Amino acid sequence: MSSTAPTPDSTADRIRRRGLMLVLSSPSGAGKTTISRRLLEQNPDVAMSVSVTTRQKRPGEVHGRDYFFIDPTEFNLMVNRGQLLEYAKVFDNYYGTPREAVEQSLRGGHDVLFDIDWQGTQQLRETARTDLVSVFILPPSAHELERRLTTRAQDSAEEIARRMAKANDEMSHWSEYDYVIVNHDIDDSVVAVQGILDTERLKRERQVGLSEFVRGLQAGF
Ligand SMILES: Nc1nc2c(ncn2[C@@H]2O[C@H](COP(=O)(O)OP(=O)(O)O)[C@@H](O)[C@H]2O)c(=O)[nH]1
Ligand SMILES: Nc1ncnc2c1ncn2[C@@H]1O[C@H](COP(=O)(O)OP(=O)(O)O)[C@@H](O)[C@H]1O
Repeated sequence: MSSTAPTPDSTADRIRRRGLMLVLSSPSGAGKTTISRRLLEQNPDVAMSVSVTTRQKRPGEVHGRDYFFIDPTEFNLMVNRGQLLEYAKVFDNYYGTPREAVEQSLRGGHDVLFDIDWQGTQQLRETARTDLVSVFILPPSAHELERRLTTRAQDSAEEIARRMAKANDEMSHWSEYDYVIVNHDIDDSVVAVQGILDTERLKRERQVGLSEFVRGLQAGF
């Protein structure tokens, strides 16, 4: 095949599609960040929504990749200017989704991945229900959740205890989500989320170029 010939999945061949918003939520330590990173590696066309937060940067975290670390004054300014699509207070810190980057990705037909809590998911559900696909990640057990938080080794013992204490509260929202995955094996969980993404992309109402495609198809008969 010559290098200019369209490949089966070239952009020119694809039916125009509306981007979707894929939300992953879970109690802290259940595996959202790990699953998100793997999904982004496998799907270079998916954009990660990088949140702003007032919490302290952890060792290894990068400003602009993991979060935009800002102070409470800046956060308030963004809220007042309507620059956040949603925001919430979690573990005494504020977290929010910058609006502009998300809207730009969706306009460009890109899917956007979110690692946000149940409060943020509720807000997105109210404002963007048809674009939203929500997945809740559960840990296999309380013991395993604590083990993961401890082996991640990024929070103090006190912070881990606080996250464990909040886990029940976060988990009580599992039934508000479209899909629920118990994260036993990381590879299986990534395959499961990838399956959700692939299937949701095929939803008729998201393939906004379908009518045009079928008209062209029919004209050939
Ligand atoms: N509503 C909302 N929640 C967020 C946002 N960014 C992160 N979170 C949530 O805030 C919680 C704490 O995140 P983080 O401090 O990174 O801790 P981790 O979940 O233990 O890695 C998690 O439940 C995240 O999903 C956001 O922009 N909006
Ligand atoms: N299925 C899994 N089995 C074992 N360890 C896991 C699994 N998924 C994630 N982890 C580990 O658990 C810790 C917490 O995962 P992370 O993705 O940071 O969670 P979250 O973003 O939900 O807080 C990390 O050290 C990660 O490597």
